[in-house]
Amino acid sequence: MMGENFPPLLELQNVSKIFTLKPFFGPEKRVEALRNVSLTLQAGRALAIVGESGSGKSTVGRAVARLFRPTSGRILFAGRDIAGLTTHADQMSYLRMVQMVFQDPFAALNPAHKIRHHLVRPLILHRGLKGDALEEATRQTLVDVELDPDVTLDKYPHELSGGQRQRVNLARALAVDSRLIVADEPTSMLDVSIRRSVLDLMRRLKLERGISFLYITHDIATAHYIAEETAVMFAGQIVEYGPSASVIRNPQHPYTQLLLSAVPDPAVRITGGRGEQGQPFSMHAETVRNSSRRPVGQPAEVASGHFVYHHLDMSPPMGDIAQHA
Ligand SMILES: Nc1ncnc2c1ncn2[C@@H]1O[C@H](COP(=O)(O)OP(=O)(O)OP(=O)(O)O)[C@@H](O)[C@H]1O
Repeated sequence: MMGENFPPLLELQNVSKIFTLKPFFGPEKRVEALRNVSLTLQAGRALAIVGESGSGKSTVGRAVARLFRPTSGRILFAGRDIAGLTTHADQMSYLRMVQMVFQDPFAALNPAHKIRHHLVRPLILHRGLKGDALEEATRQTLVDVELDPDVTLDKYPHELSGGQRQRVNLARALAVDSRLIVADEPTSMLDVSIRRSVLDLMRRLKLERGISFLYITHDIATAHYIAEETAVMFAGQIVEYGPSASVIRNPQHPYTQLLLSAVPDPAVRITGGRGEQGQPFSMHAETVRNSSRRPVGQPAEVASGHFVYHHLDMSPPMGDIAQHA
């Protein structure tokens, strides 16, 4: 999609994921979490995946992290289909190169262990360090995420702030020399005052260390801090994709316009409290959300690299629609 000459670091080709739920009572339910999602991320860049709760954005991240296999489609990392990583060595190597940073910075850290333990383990396991070299690398990893090793190394996770804990999670990804960090709502549990500094750190890691980020967020207004490109998802589908600035300043899909209309910053506010036909906002929102559930066709390029997906006219039956709500 981006027309660059070197192979992308990450490519999703028509990836679909159907979860089958087997309730104790009643019939089996199918949830189409992803529907033909195609995305491209070049090395050293960041792609934001933006959408409301249930849109499928975390499912993209978890599929990339190999937490499950897609139902159909392919995920390529540096040109190689990750479904083909069958040897232990290949899987370990992928786990090292692709790290996840989750919303809850506490959950990913073992409360029984000091910060030193969380960093030393990956450095031994993935880089084979020991002795002075191990100590030096451990300290440097904390410095790289703007934490003071003298103060931080011998603390337990609960002795750090949420922002500091998220920095430790990023440090663990650095410790193993990750090439891609899948950051799923990495700042949404942090105080508003420190969200920006964590995003700034991620941006710096991208620019200075060449680490790529898949930045998953419900907050379209933060996408452009870190991500050159933004993909907007709704009901398991990409509805708009392109350079973040273009998507934010010139949103083409009604759902993207709806997301932006909820952003409090007047600089990125696109519409007011009423829809195009002058309906009250909530009614307009429901109309947009309902029509956005329909399957999409081929994307149309509306500006350089900026694509909007138009919906096909054949709406799925209402029963299917409800599954994406
Ligand atoms: N393991 C699972 N089993 C069954 N359904 C799932 C599973 N994981 C996700 N889903 C469903 O897939 C859809 C997409 O979920 P996903 O978590 O990707 O959305 P999201 O946009 O990341 O939302 P949130 O921000 O709330 O996590 C939802 O309908 C969700 O209920």
